[in-house]
Amino acid sequence: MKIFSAEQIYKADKATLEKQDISSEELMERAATQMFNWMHVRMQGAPVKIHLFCGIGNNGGDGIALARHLFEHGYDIAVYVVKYSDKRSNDFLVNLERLKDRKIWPVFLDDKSDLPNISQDDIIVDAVFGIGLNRTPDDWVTKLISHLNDSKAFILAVDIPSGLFTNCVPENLDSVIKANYVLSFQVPKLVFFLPQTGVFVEQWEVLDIGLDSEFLMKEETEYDLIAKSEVLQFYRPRTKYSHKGTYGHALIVGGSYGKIGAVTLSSKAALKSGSGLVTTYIPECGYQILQTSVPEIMVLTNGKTSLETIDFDIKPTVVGIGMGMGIGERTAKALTEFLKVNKLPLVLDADALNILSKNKESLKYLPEESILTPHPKELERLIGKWKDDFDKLKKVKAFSKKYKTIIIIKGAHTITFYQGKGYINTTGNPGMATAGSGDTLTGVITGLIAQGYTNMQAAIFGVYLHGKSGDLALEKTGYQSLVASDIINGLGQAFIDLFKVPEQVSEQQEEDKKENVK
Ligand SMILES: NC(=O)C1=CN([C@@H]2O[C@H](COP(=O)(O)OP(=O)(O)OC[C@H]3O[C@@H](n4cnc5c(N)ncnc54)[C@H](OP(=O)(O)O)[C@@H]3O)[C@@H](O)[C@H]2O)[C@H](O)CC1
Ligand SMILES: [K+]
Repeated sequence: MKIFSAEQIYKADKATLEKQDISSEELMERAATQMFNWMHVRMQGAPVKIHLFCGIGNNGGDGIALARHLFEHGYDIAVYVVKYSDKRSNDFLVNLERLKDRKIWPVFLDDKSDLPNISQDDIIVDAVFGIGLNRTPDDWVTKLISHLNDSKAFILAVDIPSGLFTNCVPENLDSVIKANYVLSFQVPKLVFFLPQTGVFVEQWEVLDIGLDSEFLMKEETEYDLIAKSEVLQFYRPRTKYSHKGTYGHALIVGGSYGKIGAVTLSSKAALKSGSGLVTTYIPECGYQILQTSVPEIMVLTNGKTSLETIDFDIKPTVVGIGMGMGIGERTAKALTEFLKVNKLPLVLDADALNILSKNKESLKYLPEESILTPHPKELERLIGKWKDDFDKLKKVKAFSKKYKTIIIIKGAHTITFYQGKGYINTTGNPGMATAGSGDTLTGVITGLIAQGYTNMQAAIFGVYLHGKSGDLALEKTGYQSLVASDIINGLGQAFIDLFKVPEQVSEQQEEDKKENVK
């Protein structure tokens, strides 16, 4: 799914109005109807107080139009207009008149108004600001927003939590609504997926308001959201007359005394993600550990307790390197020397990245499209400190462009970055914040490249599979007990899950939905 910027959404609006020959007010009516249906299906007329806080722009207009639908279906509503500006959007005014025609009089709030009473059992609809927010809200609006957050009532945000910008991190986080649920029109917003701003979005869902499909399809975006349908197109089925040679040979390089587990996990993950052969290149101290714990894997050794040279006479398809490798002088030199002569595709993790951070001139030896999988600290060593999430994205983009590398920013929503574009993953969970989880990811990606996926496909698909496997494992382990081995063991189910059809909405449910619109 594409993630549009605010400018692109306004462009999509314009294209839709022209193409479908409808007015902007009709588009607003679609948005309000969709939100009403969403609420009505869940609330079934429940006598819960619904407080609708509406701004004076189109986000506010959406809220006012929703209030009308709720009123007409007998819901107990209170409508507030937050007068943060003297301006009024046209569609807001049209809908305000329609509400007044039905004898509903909103409470107008300004800097002198008392804060309204809200019980924690009530529902708040947040339609104060939408994607048009362009400056920090005034203090009194911030106070109102904090008051709504403190009420403990369930907050349903219209399009985007009020106070969140679409393209930067707010200066004052008290001015942002903490939404329990966001109903976002047509496309999710980038800020839903970044650590500093994503915390304001507990859950989100996209409502289809019928924006022009041709525009949506053609418009190029800076970010894409990656879910099952996006990765399915990469999947390479196995053919009957194939053999293990068809699926490549992954070489996993790393390990040092006390850190053989890291390479063991990567090697096993490469095997379990489908690499035909896997060889692990480790210091001697790891030989028995590897051979005993993963008998399917071949082992080459060098150095006693850490790698001293990286030099092999096998012909692997791809090399995954760095896990548990250490950053000792000899190992660092071995890596640099290896990079100077290497022509194979590379996945670099952990200490390989730490060594490169200290010798940035060696980055020039990386083949194009090498994959770097840093965790936040490793990323900081590579690109320097960042001011906030947007600054981080900017720096990653510049780094990836300069060195022509694919960078995987690991996090709750891992982002794979290449050629100025970010691919945001949707699988995974906090249980995966555990030792060895990253080593496993490197193994999965290396294993996918071995069997013929392009580096970009392997990066995006690998991140997805790794997260999915963690999600499936979670069902058995819970968050605390999920360990990296569970992620490896769940990989098979993650592949199988690709072909599970999502539950279909029954015809009756569809009928009920239509009935509710009437
Ligand atoms: N295609 C769609 O997704 C549709 C979305 N809809 C809804 O429309 C909003 C966006 O509406 P818009 O009117 O553009 O913007 P807002 O409602 O967010 O803001 C209104 C104006 O408020 C001013 N502003 C911005 N920041 C502040 C501030 N801190 N304090 C005071 N005022 C502020 C700004 O105007 P200025 O001229 O004063 O700069 C805003 O324009 C979208 O989110 C959806 O909810 C449509 O209903 C259907 C199509
Ligand atoms: K909002």
